[in-house]
Amino acid sequence: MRSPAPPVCPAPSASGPSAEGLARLPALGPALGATAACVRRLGVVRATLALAALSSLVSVVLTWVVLRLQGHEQMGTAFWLSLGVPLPLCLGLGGWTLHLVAALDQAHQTLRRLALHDPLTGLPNRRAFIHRTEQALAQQRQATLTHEDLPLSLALLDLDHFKAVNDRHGHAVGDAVLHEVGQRLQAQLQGDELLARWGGEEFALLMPQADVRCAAQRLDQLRSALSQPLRLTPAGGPLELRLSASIGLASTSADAAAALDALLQAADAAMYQAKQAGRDMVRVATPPAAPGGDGGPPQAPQSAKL
Ligand SMILES: Nc1nc2c(ncn2[C@@H]2O[C@H](COP(=O)(O)OP(=O)(O)OP(=O)(O)O)[C@@H](O)[C@H]2O)c(=O)[nH]1
Repeated sequence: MRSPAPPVCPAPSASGPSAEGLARLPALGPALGATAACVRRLGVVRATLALAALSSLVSVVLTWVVLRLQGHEQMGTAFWLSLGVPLPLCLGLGGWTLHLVAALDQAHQTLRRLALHDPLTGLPNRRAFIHRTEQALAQQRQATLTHEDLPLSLALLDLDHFKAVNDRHGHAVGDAVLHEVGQRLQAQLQGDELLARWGGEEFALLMPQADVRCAAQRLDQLRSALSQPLRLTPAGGPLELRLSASIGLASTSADAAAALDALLQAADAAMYQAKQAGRDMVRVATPPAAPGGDGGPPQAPQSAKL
């Protein structure tokens, strides 16, 4: 008997809520809001400064012309005052304002980076992941209106026996391993996919536009990348580690769009089942068959090993 043909998964496009998504984040609290508004005014500040400098220049030239017309060969105090006072004042104030706005802009960027990234791995953090996933789900709901099929998958990856790494080699090595794992998984990403550190030794992966079969294929690729020996050179001497992860996958389609909480719960429960079933595997949260034959939002209790 012939086995079914493998699914043909299109390469994920970068058209969805990708890196731009982070740039479109709303202000995180009043402080960020104030600085963001200030940065938005940067264009107005620049234009005002340019106008002020131009008008100062025009006034200097006009004064010079008037004095020449009045037959003053020597430029008097009035001219030098008109040249000497407004122009440096305007440029000084303008430079100071620009400096202030640039400092606020930098503070805003730093706050944003801290608010949205995990300091250990440099990956987006849980907050950034949730925001992007909400965007992707909103896009999916939008697609439903135009009867487009826009699947979406997300997975939770939990490293296996990570406590043993810490216990055997120390917390610093554990930190280095988490950083390396983040880099390794990140290097595997395609298109719109987003990897985040979910917390502890757990990572989250968003695969917009991937149905369950394509997402499972991608996860197998990630799992095999993770299984390659990981070489570190800590102070105690070179180290080679082999790692694996238990992965829970939850998918939703446009006609059965699920809420983010439901998806996360389903992925988490499927990941827990992967742990219980022996680790180093992907478990899929399968949607229960609805009475009408339609799939509903994913639920974890029934899961399938890939
Ligand atoms: N080095 C380091 N360790 C961390 C960090 N966050 C969590 N951990 C450790 O990750 C380990 C997780 O342990 P467990 O929850 O028992 O999980 P596990 O040992 O991976 O076992 P299973 O998940 O059941 O396979 C604990 O030892 C935590 O201290 C971190 O940022 N750095």
